Amino acid sequence: MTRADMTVPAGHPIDPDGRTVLSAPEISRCLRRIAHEILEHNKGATDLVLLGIPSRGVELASRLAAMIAEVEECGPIPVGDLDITMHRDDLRRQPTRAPMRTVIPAGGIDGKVVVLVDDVLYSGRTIRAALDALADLGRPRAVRLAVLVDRGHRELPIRADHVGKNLPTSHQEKVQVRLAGFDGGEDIVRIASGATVLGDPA
Ligand SMILES: O=P(O)(O)OC[C@H]1O[C@H](OP(=O)(O)OP(=O)(O)O)[C@H](O)[C@@H]1O
Ligand SMILES: O=c1cc[nH]c(=O)[nH]1
Repeated sequence: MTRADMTVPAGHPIDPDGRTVLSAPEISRCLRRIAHEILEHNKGATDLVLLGIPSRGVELASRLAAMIAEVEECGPIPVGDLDITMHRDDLRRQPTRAPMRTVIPAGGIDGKVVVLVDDVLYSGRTIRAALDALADLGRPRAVRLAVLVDRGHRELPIRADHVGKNLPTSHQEKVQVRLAGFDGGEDIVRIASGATVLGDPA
């Protein structure tokens, strides 16, 4: 039987090139597992603050916060955005990027358990910048990291506490995360470096 012959359930687009890493339903399942892991590790939702790293980490943090509140049957989990632009170590090498917004929940981050949320973990330099940005804002009791995809190739001693999918990749590839409400479609694909997959994945 070829891939094209297979019956594909609704929500699982046929992927003749085998590039799809996670479909939309699989992304949801990964996030739900991460929400449970965060709760288990933190022994509940007390003192949790989720901070998404723009761009797509913001959407993921907000989804995780909603899932944690639903699972724990508690009030809203504080969630915010952490812009890292001015803390990047490649500011002089990269084309200029406009800073995005940083939004810290009303209760602040002092003494809290901050979970940084991003879509892809690669060199680790974004997370290093995030830790730098965080230090300007307060002193959390602990900082943890949740990512949807860990594609390896770390250049710094940084690891994620919660990972949706560990994906061994080559440097020549790029992992592209698309989130509904942000990109139109929703999936994660691996593509040749420099290429961009446009449009709805379905
Ligand atoms: O571990 P690293 O090597 O730092 O790579 C991971 C970062 O790269 C991507 O962000 P990008 O800078 O492409 O911006 P985007 O989130 O706006 O796509 C991704 O969203 C991560 O934040
Ligand atoms: O493959 C990669 C590397 C960094 N950031 C991404 O979003 N994808």
